[in-house]
Amino acid sequence: MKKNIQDYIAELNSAQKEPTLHKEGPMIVIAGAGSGKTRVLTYRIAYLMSEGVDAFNILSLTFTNKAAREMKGRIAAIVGNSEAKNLWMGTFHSIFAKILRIEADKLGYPSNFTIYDTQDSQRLISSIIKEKGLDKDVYKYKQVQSRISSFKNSLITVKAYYQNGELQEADAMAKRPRIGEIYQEYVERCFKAGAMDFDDLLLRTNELLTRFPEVLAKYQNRFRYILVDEYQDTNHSQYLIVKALSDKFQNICVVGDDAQSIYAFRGANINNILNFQKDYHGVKMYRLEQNYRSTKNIVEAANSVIEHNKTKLDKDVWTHNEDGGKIKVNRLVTDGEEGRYVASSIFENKMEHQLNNGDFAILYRTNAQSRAMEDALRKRDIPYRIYGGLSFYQRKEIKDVLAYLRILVNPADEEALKRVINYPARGIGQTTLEKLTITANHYKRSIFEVMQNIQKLPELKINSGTRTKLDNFVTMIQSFQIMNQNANAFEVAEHVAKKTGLLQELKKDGTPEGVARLENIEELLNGVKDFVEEQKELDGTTGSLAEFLEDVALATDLDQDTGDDDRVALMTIHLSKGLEFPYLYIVGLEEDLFPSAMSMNTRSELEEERRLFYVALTRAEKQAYLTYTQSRYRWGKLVDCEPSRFIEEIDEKYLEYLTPIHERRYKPMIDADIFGEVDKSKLRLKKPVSGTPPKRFDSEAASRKLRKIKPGGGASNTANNLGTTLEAGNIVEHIRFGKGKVVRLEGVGGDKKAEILFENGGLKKLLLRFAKLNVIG
Ligand SMILES: Nc1ncnc2c1ncn2[C@@H]1O[C@H](COP(=O)(O)OP(=O)(O)OP(=O)(O)O)[C@@H](O)[C@H]1O
Ligand SMILES: [Mg+2]
Repeated sequence: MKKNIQDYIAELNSAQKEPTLHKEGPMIVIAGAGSGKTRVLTYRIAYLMSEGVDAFNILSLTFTNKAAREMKGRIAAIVGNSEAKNLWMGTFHSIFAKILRIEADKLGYPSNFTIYDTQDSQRLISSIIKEKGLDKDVYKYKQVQSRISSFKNSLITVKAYYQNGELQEADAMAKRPRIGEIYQEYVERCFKAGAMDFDDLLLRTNELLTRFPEVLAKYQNRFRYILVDEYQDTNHSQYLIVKALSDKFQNICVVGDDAQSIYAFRGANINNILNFQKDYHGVKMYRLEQNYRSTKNIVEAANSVIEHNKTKLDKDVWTHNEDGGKIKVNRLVTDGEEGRYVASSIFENKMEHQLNNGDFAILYRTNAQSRAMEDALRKRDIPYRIYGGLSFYQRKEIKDVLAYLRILVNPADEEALKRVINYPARGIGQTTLEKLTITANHYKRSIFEVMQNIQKLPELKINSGTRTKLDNFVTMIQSFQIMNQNANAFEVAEHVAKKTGLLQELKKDGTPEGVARLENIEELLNGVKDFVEEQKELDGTTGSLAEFLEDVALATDLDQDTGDDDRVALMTIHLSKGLEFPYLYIVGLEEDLFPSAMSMNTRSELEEERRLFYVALTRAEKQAYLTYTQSRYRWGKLVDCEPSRFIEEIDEKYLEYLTPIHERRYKPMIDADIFGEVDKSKLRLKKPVSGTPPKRFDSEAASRKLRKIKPGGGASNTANNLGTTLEAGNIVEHIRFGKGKVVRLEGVGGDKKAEILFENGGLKKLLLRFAKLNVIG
């Protein structure tokens, strides 16, 4: 028998039922991880609909589009697909891009505006820096881009920037007094190109809602119920949009966890959640305490870590779930070994508990850490999938095809045009492009318009040969546009890939990389085809190319997960928010890596790192593993590592050390002046938990020792004549593995090997010819 809404509500505990059934007026659910916030939000929407609220009147904002799709799927299962289809559900960016398309003309934008991704923005900023003759080592384009982005997220327009002495002074102090100028030029160029960057999608929405009261009224009336998941990570711009839209009916429901606010570095403002009660009138606050996701050990371990944060709301999180295994902590020598350990542990768990690859996730602080994990998983033939990093749509060949599609939809798109005007090579050189750009800027027109009117612009001084090439390009794009009026998105995309010569170019290449790129383009075309089919099923249309491009521009990496293949998930902790995995490995738990060296200057930065660790640990359902290494290559140098303070902050009773934790020395980073009052007990170094702590291995000293040894013999204990002197029982020191005892020797001459048991627990067989060993006893 089909379940109805009452059956679903009956599955909730009483604390969850209340917010789910809340009628009118502002409400907030503040609760710890895994307590059912997202579930409450989902059921609440279904409940509202079952009470007769029209799906058209509900707006729901999520952290990823994938989360939105999943939620919609669940709601559809309860209320039926035809009803659920009309819900507006998605990320802030995707929802407001939709609204901006409808209202674009009010802001002077075409409705087919392009969305610039971060790479497009950075390229444009980089050209502006160059055009202005600024020093690119001072004006680093990535830093300038993130500065401009932070202005936009705080709604500081160019005009506001110029009225703000403090900001200008800060930039002048940072030796970048011309930031304002770059900002202004960047905004003008985006506007001229009919392009909005990610931040514009929020900034322009705010502009729309403040400048046009009738537009505000229209959407206020439409969205009578507004629901926001992960509210703790909204930024100022998002906050204002939600505030404006909910102002009339005040039916605003937000859920979040201040302990999981992890995007301050991108402008998220934890105060949005802390001040919610002040911002609205008569707010009803709900709290959930029971965690359904994780074992007792995990829940309590996570609680014991977050306790160390000062800025937080008090919460009780507990669970009825079983105790589960203790959290396993392991120390490895290098990141290579760390990868091998994780891979073999996954393998063993799979065998022992009959699990799927999809039951496992590996989380890390930085993308670069994925490589060691990948290598080890590949060697073990364990399928995996990396989220984040270079996503499919960021690949060069894909961006090339998309650039052509973008131009045909919006010929003013400057970044797309620059990308492919001479790719594949058609003899349009850099000088020509520069002339076109200067003229376009002068007339405040797009480059494409200049190209269309070249015969009227003799001052351009472009020779007739080049002019023909430019004309051919314009004609080609126009022919695509004509085709686009009748054919569906797939037909157009396929035609473009062929006619532009992109496919030929890659076929000509013939290298394995070329073949892989060709396959990627094929995959992209498959994607367009799927989109066309899906659209047909949804609303009978075939979906326009413009719609497809918007989907792509706003696709986050998680969105490509179709969930139909069974793989271990690898991702940064930031990306793992809201997700859950039965078996979880958090790797690289070392001081300076996690917490990151860049986030330890103030208490608030350190607290954000701790929240990040809390997010990581609370993704685990059944079993969590924490690993750290003794040395790791960072910026090309092998550095000594110390275990992260976060391991130590977990109450010991929830941990099982697979290797004894080695002595740690915190850097003197806890500064009373910065942090205010300091809890001295937190500064105390804890004793190692079990076993004798191995002496910290000083690789510098060891290599100094080794350097003293002349090659080709000399000292009796060198690596070079070890074969003759070394015997079982000797104590040796290795530059990376530390101290160890020779267990036995085997082989003769150049093949002679020593089996050594190192203090850190590893048993290794080393070929003496190559082993950098120092005999010390
Ligand atoms: N009453 C319940 N009965 C059974 N399972 C539940 C119940 N409430 C929530 N769950 C399950 O517990 C898990 C965590 O729920 P959910 O993801 O909604 O928590 P959350 O508070 O949103 O977590 P996070 O803070 O990590 O986003 C999910 O698998 C969910 O289906
Ligand atoms: Mg959630």
